[in-house]
Amino acid sequence: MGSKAKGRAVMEVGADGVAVITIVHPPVNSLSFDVLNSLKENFDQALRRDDVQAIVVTGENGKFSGGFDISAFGGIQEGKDRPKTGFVSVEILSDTIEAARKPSVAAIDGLALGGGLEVGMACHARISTTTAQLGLPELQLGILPGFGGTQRLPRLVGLSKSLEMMLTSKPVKGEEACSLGLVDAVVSPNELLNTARRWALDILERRRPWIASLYKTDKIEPLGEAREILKFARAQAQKRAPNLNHPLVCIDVIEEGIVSGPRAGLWKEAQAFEELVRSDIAKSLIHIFFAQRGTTKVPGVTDLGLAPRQVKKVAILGGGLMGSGIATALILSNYHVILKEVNEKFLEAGIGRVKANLQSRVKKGNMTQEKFEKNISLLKGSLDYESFKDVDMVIEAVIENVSLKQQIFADLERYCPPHCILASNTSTIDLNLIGEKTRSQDRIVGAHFFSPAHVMPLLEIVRTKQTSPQVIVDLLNVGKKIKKTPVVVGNCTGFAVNRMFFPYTQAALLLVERGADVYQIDKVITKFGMPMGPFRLCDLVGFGVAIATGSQFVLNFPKRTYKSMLIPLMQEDKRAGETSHKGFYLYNDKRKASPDPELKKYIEKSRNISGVAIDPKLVKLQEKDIVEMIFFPVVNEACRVLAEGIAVKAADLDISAVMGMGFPPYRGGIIFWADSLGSKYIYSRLDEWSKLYGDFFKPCAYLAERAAKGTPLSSTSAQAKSRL
Ligand SMILES: C[C@H](O)CC(=O)SCCNC(=O)CCNC(=O)[C@H](O)C(C)(C)COP(=O)(O)OP(=O)(O)OC[C@H]1O[C@@H](n2cnc3c(N)ncnc32)[C@H](O)[C@@H]1OP(=O)(O)O
Repeated sequence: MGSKAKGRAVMEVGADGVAVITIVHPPVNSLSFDVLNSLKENFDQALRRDDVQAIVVTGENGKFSGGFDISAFGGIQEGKDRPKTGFVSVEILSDTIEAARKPSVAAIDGLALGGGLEVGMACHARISTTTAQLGLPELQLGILPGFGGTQRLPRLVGLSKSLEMMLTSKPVKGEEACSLGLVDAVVSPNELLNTARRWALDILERRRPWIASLYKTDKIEPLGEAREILKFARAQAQKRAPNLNHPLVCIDVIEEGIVSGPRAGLWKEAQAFEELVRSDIAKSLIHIFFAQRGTTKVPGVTDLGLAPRQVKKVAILGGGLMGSGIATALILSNYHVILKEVNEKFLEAGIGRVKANLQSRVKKGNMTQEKFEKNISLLKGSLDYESFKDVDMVIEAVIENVSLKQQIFADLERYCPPHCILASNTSTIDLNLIGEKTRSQDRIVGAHFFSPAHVMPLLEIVRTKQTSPQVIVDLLNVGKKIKKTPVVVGNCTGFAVNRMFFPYTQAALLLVERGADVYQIDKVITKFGMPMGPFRLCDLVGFGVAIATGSQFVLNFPKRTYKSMLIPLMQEDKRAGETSHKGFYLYNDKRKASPDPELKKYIEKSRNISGVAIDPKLVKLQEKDIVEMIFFPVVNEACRVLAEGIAVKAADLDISAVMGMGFPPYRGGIIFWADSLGSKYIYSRLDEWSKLYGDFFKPCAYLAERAAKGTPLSSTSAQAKSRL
């Protein structure tokens, strides 16, 4: 094997006659073609050698395998690496490993995901540790298990459980895997290899069963029953993700194995895998996989060799919705938290919110009462700054008021130790303004959470020109510990997510004032894949927040904001969104939304104030046009965010859109999606609308430049870089 090989498998033969084949491909022992070829070579050798009687397969460094090498999908998609159909699933796993005359046992610690578990299932038995995670998460990447997983998992754990595991992409741990029949025994990590060796010899000597899982039948339901289960799974998959076809393809492949036998199933799986790998959905989801991991690589920050400092104790200012959510996220990850409020009443309410957040986990069975008690004991309330003298980080989460925040930061500078990170959860206000009255600019940073903070996965880390790289590295580490995906962005009004979000609602308001229908817009946007349309979202967020953040944008970007009075008019009439039971929709006590015919009168009034008329073209917009008129302004703003250097790379905006806005991941994020349509096309449409409907749609210079050259929006040419 050449020195440039991407991983390998190594074999060691013991005096007991057991060959241990170890997968070596850090960091997660993924299965590149080099690893797979080497695995086959080692197996062939082990089968030939007289001194080998049985085989154990394992992974280096306590990780069996994280599955097929996802970075190799690019080569397959481009047609560079295209092994012949069935090479891995039939030739290696079935005809070499499973059909061998010598028994093999998988010794699984750490991870056995995707192709990793599929290798394990081709062995004749599996031994795992309790902490090992075993699963087939391929659907998450827009593909299906392609190394026999669709055939072997149902035969090992039964149809219903295997469908659940594949459709949700969720792994199971060792103990559960054992009770399901996926593994044969659970042992401690230091007993793993020896148990597996003995097990392999026991199989050889017929003291343990020699099982080829592909041909097991005892767990598969009779055909009629199986078909009912599959029918139910199809209905559920369609309900959960109506725009996705690959879960249905996966179910068809499973069915083929049950109806026509596992060999037929294997071939159908191999063909379906080849097709799905090349689909736009897979390309988008694979892009999201790497983009998500790329957010923690920040040039000029994470490449300086800085180690994160330990953050043990965090103080939070403000126990409102955001502050209590942030406190919840932190105590869930074992941080000591001080929650500060201005009076007893607010403090009690704040602590009550944190308790309620945890209680809801207990009620759902996701947390034990014992863990609840342990977590809540980490939270202390405070009405003054006395206890701030040994905190490592403060997160300010009070209302969006510049002078209040300025005062708070001046106080923090006095009371907190000099190493303490001073973070603000502001969603719109310039951090330089917030820190104006201090001399601690190097430790001031934005920690912008999304509501509800203990649930939403994104954390926008906002740096000013003065924020030190050490502080960013520290916050990135806290983000990782509290299981958030952090995106590091530059300082400006609205940062990255809210700047992209703003035109989303504005475009919708512009359309409605010119005759488009509120409910049709929401329906089309939901069908596109957003969790809800712009109007339903405004109701959820509340008109107070919508107006407050809106006014920041009007103030800072007056030339390109669409100023509609529709929301303020409704608010004047005591319609404030879901909390007031009336907004763009009417809400019953169960928070179910229904359209409101009364809405017309507000729209007419705001149309008159804006001085615009109904445009017959906009009344009859096609679905595609609605999507484009709502999202192209978002793309336009994302381009500005890139051009200004607020985001370091386009992929960060893709993640921000997916995790902060709910943009469908299977469209790859906002810029990835835009590039799939082409910069020229987007430019021409925005240009056309700007002539008809004003500067709100005017394409920005970055977009115009890309369109003129026909280059993708994501590419960072020398010219674009120099503008950052
Ligand atoms: C034919 C087959 O059926 C098809 C398949 O097998 S498809 C692959 C199925 N496997 C998966 O989907 C697992 C994907 N990986 C994961 O879920 C997670 O990475 C994990 C649970 C393995 C580890 O998580 P965690 O410890 O948080 O580390 P994480 O940062 O995600 O990954 C560590 C590194 O390994 C890389 N990596 C993880 N899994 C990989 C894979 N299967 N292929 C290539 N690289 C992988 C990551 O990109 C990351 O690289 P980086 O350090 O350069 O950014």
